[in-house]
Amino acid sequence: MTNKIVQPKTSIILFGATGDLAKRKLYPSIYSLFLSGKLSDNFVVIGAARRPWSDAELRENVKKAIEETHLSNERIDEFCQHFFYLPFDVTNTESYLKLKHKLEELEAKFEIPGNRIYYMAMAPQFFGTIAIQLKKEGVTQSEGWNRLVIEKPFGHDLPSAQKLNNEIREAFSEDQIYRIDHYLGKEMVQNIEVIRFANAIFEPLWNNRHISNIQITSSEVLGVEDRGGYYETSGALRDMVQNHLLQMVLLLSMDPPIRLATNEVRSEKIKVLRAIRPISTDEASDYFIRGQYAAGEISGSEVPGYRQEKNVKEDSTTETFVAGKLLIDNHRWAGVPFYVRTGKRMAVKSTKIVVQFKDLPLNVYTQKSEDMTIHPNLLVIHIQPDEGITLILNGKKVGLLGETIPVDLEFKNNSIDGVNTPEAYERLIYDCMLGDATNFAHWDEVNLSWALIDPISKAWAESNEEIEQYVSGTMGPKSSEQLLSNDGFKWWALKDL
Ligand SMILES: NC(=O)C1=CN([C@@H]2O[C@H](COP(=O)(O)OP(=O)(O)OC[C@H]3O[C@@H](n4cnc5c(N)ncnc54)[C@H](OP(=O)(O)O)[C@@H]3O)[C@@H](O)[C@H]2O)C=CC1
Ligand SMILES: O=C1O[C@H](COP(=O)(O)O)[C@@H](O)[C@H](O)[C@H]1O
Repeated sequence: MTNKIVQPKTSIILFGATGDLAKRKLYPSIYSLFLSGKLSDNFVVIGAARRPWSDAELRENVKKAIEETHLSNERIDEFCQHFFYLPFDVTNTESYLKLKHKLEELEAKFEIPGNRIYYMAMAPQFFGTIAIQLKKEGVTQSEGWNRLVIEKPFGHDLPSAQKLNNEIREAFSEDQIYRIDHYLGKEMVQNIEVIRFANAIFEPLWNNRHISNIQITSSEVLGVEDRGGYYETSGALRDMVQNHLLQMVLLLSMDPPIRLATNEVRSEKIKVLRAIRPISTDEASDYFIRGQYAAGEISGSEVPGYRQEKNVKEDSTTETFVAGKLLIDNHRWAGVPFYVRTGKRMAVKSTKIVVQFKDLPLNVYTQKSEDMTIHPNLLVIHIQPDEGITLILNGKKVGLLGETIPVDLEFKNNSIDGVNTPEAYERLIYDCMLGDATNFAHWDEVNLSWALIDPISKAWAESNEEIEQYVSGTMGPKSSEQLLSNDGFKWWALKDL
């Protein structure tokens, strides 16, 4: 049986077409969709930004972006013929009227029935203005569907997220809004649900009777690069934990949805999010610790500390590393800590989930000899850069002594080394074209996640304590180890898994 690929006829209006995200992620992803046959001839991309580019200049830049990320440039000229540029100032009414006419003209030419994606690849302070103006100037009054894709960050804290949400909801309904969390587009993040809900061996064990703790690590080798200005207002907690890491916690902990429909999955995620134990400002340090990278060595080269980076204050207290413990107060998870950790300038670029199972109540092998240790069973989900699953069991060590040894059952996806993110965007853009919002964050998720995170940010903002430094190229500050050892656990070394 062959599945016919659906090719939605769509206009994509890309606000921020001259920017970094468009260049590094969006153009390569749209090109991949084109090459894989998911775009028909009936699509256009209108790039909007202030720079006075022409269509030819936009196309040159699109080409360049693709050449930097793709191995081939097959049919590139044909692809670029679908790109048009509109000099645009988001605060200027005239710009929206021009956009409306441009859309009508191009949709007639490319036979697109008014289906429009407005992609906000711009600084977040513009999101609300653009949404409101699109409606006010009648751009959203097309015959087809209109969808708004919102990049992160969705607010800076709960009040700012609520304000932004109110603004965009003036112009778009919740089911027209697609809040991007690119981790939800990653192959192995999407695989979490399959591993859990399509395997008879895991679901019966997926609870506090059999699991002792779950560890989620997303470590990066890169520093803040050119994003010091943004990062100073964000830090690792807002940049990674509030969204990507929490989303992974939800996928690992939610109950099985009654069916794989957007609202059913979202409702299970929201239910479990509501069960996460709130952490007050006073108790924040019992659950979350932070650190900041100091100078060090990575791959044999010296790298500067965070405070020496461009656009970073020399006495900055912004955290570049976070480790935390979340407890879920429901029947399934009571007593099982979910540990999360993320940071920049760490030893490896790696995102992994480790599900650690409980020890057997009685083990005849450890009984036999005091020297004998039994390794706990671990299920490792490799999100990136390698993609796959490892189940670590105990087997018999070859020989006469009847000793045990950890053995791995391993499955590896064939992934393209290190080029995970464009694929994530590719999936999410296509989902949006299809009207499937399952892998986007609903407002209730964003709302509850900020409510959880805000008291921790507040505790850190009010703290007079010096932020703990960690040497670049390590796995973070000492307090991160302490967080787990206090509970009798340790972070599993990523390189050994
Ligand atoms: N870059 C990344 O890796 C990631 C980015 N994001 C998010 O994506 C969004 C965009 O980020 P990024 O591409 O890095 O930002 P950039 O600063 O590189 O790009 C900003 C874009 O906005 C345009 N712009 C600025 N002001 C105006 C204006 N008044 N009217 C019209 N256009 C304007 C700029 O073009 P011009 O100067 O020509 O007007 C440019 O195209 C942000 O929300 C960011 O948080 C999210 C994840 C990763
Ligand atoms: O959203 C973000 O994610 C990246 C890490 O993404 P990954 O796909 O490479 O794991 C992070 O570098 C950035 O600071 C953050 O804004």
